Amino acid sequence: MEKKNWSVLEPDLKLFSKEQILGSALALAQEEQLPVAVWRKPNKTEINLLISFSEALQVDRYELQELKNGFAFAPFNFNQEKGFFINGDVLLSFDFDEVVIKPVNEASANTLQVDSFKKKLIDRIESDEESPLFNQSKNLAKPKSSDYETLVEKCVEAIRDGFFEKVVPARSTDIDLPAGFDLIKLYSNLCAAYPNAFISFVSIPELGSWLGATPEILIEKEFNTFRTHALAATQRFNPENDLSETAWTQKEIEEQAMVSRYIINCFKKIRLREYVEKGPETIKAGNLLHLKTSFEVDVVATNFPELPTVMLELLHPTSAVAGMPKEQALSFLKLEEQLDRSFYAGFLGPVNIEEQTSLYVNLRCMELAKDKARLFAGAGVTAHSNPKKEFAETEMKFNTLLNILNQAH
Ligand SMILES: C=C(O[C@@H]1C=C(C(=O)O)C=C[C@H]1O)C(=O)O
Repeated sequence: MEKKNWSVLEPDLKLFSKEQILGSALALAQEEQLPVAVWRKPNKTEINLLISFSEALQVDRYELQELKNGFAFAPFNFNQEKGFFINGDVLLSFDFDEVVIKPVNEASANTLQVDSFKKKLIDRIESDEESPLFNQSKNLAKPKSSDYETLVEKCVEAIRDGFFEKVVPARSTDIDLPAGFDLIKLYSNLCAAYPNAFISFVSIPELGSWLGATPEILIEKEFNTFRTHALAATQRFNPENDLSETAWTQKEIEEQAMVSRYIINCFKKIRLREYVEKGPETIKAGNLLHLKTSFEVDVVATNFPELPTVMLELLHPTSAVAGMPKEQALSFLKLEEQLDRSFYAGFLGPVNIEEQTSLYVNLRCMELAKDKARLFAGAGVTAHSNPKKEFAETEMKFNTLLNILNQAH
């Protein structure tokens, strides 16, 4: 068989804009009820769109070394609920004016399938038909009502009573999508506004559609390097202040230190001593600042190829989204939070794509439904939390998407 050079520019697609191609690929996936994921990694310009020609798989575990090339999408309650895996068939990548369409796995490529998809896509773009880019028939489940500040007060009481050290209560808010809502425009604006976030759109027919701009990596494996971060503590970014001179309160320092401690405890459990720790340092995520410590391990030098799979199981959900100790915080949330987190604070990302796996915590995200969207946000509560401040923090987190959404129509 003649080997195709997939990296050449697609001549048939040169006539169209990136937005037209992205929009038509999503419309096509929607019409044919195919699972699809779009992502742009932090500090990269390339946008990727992965389509599967079969239903998304439902999984209890992500065996990262064994999974094919695809995209993982797991709920917050991954221990009780199934995760999804979109087995990738076709990958479209967009980088500046270059568009490449290729099989996700070049070695076992079904060239006919890719060519037929490309043909359909070109027909779809040329037909210039308007059609929905995500499932519009889905309605949002009725939200449970709860008062966030009262919840935070309960959290503080439970901490003072010694039940746990930290807990991360969350809440949701429903909004009407603006008239003329344009998903592709919103996606591009998010990419432009948040260069160091992971910008994602995932649509799985039986599940729904989610959009997000998360600052938080859960685990990453790039060639031989395994990476994870402890991200926590939040304050508003002030352009007049130098990032390196940001002051943090004792409460914020402790809150982030607990996340780091949690990661180190996971390493201890598996007797891994050879890791490199850097930080904490202040990082900017959109309109917010957080504290971040990063951890790196060489999986070859430590002879630990299954480390990403093992750490994924130990880490999720981290104390940045659940609390510490984890089990106590989780049982409290189950009882008191009155929120179906669904895929919020779950994890998502490409698996084994070009020898890299990058799973992010699904934060600063929303579920899209017919004319509406549900946004989610939480805040880390410790013994020194102030309910009004934690409420304001969740509002600031909603604004990561809302500020851009209000421009994109
Ligand atoms: C829980 C969220 O964010 C997490 C909690 C943070 C905090 O408590 O300060 C900061 C960053 C994230 O790790 C969210 O965005 O909903």
